[in-house]
Amino acid sequence: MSAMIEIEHMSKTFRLARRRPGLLGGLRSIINPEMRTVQAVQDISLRIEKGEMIGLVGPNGAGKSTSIKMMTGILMPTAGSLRVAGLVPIEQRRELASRIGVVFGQRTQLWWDLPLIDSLRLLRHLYRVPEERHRANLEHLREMLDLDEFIDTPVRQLSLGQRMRGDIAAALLHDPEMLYLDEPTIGLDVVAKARIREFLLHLNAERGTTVLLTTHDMDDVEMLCPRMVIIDHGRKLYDGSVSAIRERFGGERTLIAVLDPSDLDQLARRDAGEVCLQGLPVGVRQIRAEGPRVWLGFARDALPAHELVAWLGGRYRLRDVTFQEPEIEDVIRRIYEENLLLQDVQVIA
Ligand SMILES: Nc1ncnc2c1ncn2[C@@H]1O[C@H](COP(=O)(O)OP(=O)(O)OP(=O)(O)O)[C@@H](O)[C@H]1O
Repeated sequence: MSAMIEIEHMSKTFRLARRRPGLLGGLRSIINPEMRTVQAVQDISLRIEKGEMIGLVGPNGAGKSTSIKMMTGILMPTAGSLRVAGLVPIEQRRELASRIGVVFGQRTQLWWDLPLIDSLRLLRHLYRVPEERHRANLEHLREMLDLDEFIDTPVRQLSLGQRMRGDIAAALLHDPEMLYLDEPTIGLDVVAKARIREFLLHLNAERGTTVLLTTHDMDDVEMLCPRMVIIDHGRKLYDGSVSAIRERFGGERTLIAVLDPSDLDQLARRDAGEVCLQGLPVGVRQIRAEGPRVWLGFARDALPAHELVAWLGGRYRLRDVTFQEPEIEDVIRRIYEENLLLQDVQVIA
């Protein structure tokens, strides 16, 4: 495999003037500024192969946008080195621009007052795309992103989801090998999110475009990204698969058993009248019960799921059994809260 992005020990520090309170303080801050530094990105190393689809996840202020800005040549790293498509972003910004596409969910590169189609045509000149290639790409993107129903509408009148589809088309008109998406599904409804995700999967599978997206929506990551990088306070906390992180930090799984109603009379009851399963295997606890439905929590390494089902089946007549994995949001929150560090987790890169 060959690398699309190679980052080694990349850091970014911002120096800011600390503002003193009050009018006099404000004046003193101008004459004699007291500086403070913000370490936005700290010693991040990362290699992304061509054709990968990778999610960059982290709480507000973690350093995601700063990292993307360095990868696109907008910001210069304070330390470390990086190459994107073999280029040094800050030094070869113009050349890089023809090889990458960038979409910021909160901003648009489309002209606000023009119909979408005009922006998409103007961008041909900005990116210097040959006419024939532009025509073919535009036709393909119109179809894939279903742009025709609103392509003649001024951008300011588009819904957020329509605007995002327009922005994604705009970022892809010049056939970039690499697409960065900063919060591509922010503020979108379920249908609009699904549409964007479907398109990105198609783009990655059909054209082999490398995709790096930042998101707060873990569904984006679960549905799109085999690999996820978590950063917090500018540092890389985790680099691996979503399933591995669930295995490692997922805590309890839940089994929901539906008992045969005729068995209920013979079971012990809790104060609230809930049925109470007694003598549960070690590592299994009853979370709650509602009529014949009982929720059991069990540690992943306490016993295999099939053994718990067999244990229940040997004592009760089971009508149904389902499992619930812990929500990935909860798992990630735990990692932030407990500040679990990279050396504690399984790393694949
Ligand atoms: N131009 C700047 N000048 C000074 N500080 C900055 C600048 N840009 C970012 N920062 C600081 O760097 C840190 C990382 O910010 P960044 O925008 O990269 O986070 P983020 O992970 O993208 O957050 P969010 O999810 O809220 O967008 C924050 O503390 C932020 O205040």
